[in-house]
Amino acid sequence: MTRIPIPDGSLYGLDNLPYGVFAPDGGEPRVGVRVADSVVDLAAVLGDDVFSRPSLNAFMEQGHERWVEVREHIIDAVSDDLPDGAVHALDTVTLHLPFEVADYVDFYASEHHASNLGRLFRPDAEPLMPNWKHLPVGYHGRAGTVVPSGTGIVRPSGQRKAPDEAAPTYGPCRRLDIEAEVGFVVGTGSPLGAPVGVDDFAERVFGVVLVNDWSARDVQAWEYVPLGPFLGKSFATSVSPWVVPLLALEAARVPTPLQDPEPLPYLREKNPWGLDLDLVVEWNGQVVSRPPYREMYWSPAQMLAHMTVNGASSRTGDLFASGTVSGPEKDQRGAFIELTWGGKEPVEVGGEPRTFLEDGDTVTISATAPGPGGARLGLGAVTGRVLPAR
Ligand SMILES: O=C(O)/C=C/C(=O)CC(=O)CC(=O)O
Ligand SMILES: [Ca+2]
Ligand SMILES: [Mg+2]
Repeated sequence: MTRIPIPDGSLYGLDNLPYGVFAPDGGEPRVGVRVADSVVDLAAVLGDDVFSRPSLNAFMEQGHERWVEVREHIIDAVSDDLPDGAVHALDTVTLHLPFEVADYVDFYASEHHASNLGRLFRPDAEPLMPNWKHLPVGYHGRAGTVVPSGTGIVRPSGQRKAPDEAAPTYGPCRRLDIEAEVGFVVGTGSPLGAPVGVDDFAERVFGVVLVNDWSARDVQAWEYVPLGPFLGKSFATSVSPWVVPLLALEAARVPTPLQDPEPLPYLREKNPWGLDLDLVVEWNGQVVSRPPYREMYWSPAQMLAHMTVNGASSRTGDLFASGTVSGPEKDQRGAFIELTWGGKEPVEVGGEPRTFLEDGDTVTISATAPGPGGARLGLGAVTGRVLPAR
């Protein structure tokens, strides 16, 4: 039997307990929970087959009451001795995509980011479109290209046309970028025709991941009018391996910024809340930005209510991401197009002036949150390295 040592100040103590899918050396992928630097095999400890599957979906589908119950069981089990075979050192396992992505939606919920991109993409217009403060703007992405952290990102190719070029050309993206985002994973879905109320969010949403919505800015700028992002963003979206349950993030709730004008009734929460997550963006190991999630204008509950207000159904495993997290300060911007102001103001990375991503670059986004009683919780990290175009 083993007792997992949890060092003081661990970001992955009993207050956190994020879920993932891991494969032990030579074994099949199954559901585990992270405790300090170990992974606990939940099927082995709780004896429920729902955890021997290679995704969290079947467990998430069991619903909120069961999530609460399992979390209590895990806390009990991990506070005691566990069978040796149920505990694996984190550095000996392979981490997989934690859930099967049903649908993928990406919002645009940061006022700072939306204003900056408006200025960069539409310099002659108002930075925010007239709809922006009335609804959380979003688009449907490509669920099949959501990949786990660590997957190499092949530089996409496509049509590019700079404003000063007469005609488009085909070739590798010249303005490859990141978007540091927070993703929300739907645990229990809702049927067609039945919108999810804005106050039902915590009942339906299972947890949170970190997202890098890789973006080909040159492809995007040429293709996106009038239907929105398409191939410029669908080539890969990376997610972190650990899904932090919403149940662990109660101490991280903060009121959203004041919304003016007041949104329509279906978007009015009793207590509008966002999350006090501190993101960190590292470019080739160097911190270049610290985006604060608490600055986000639209709350995650408003995103889910809006996403279903037309009667669209939602499903277990739906992923909806916040959109780029940017704060008011320059070193809080969550995309390099903003950080370098369209490539005109390079940042120094490894002693070199840099604008967009080069082949071989690695980007890692990590985050922490307040936990109960002054503790900090880790949300893990999402990382990816750029590979040359094929
Ligand atoms: O304003 C635009 O034309 C473009 C916006 C984006 O690229 C942002 C996006 O995909 C959503 C987000 O991550 O905030
Ligand atoms: Ca995005
Ligand atoms: Mg994408």
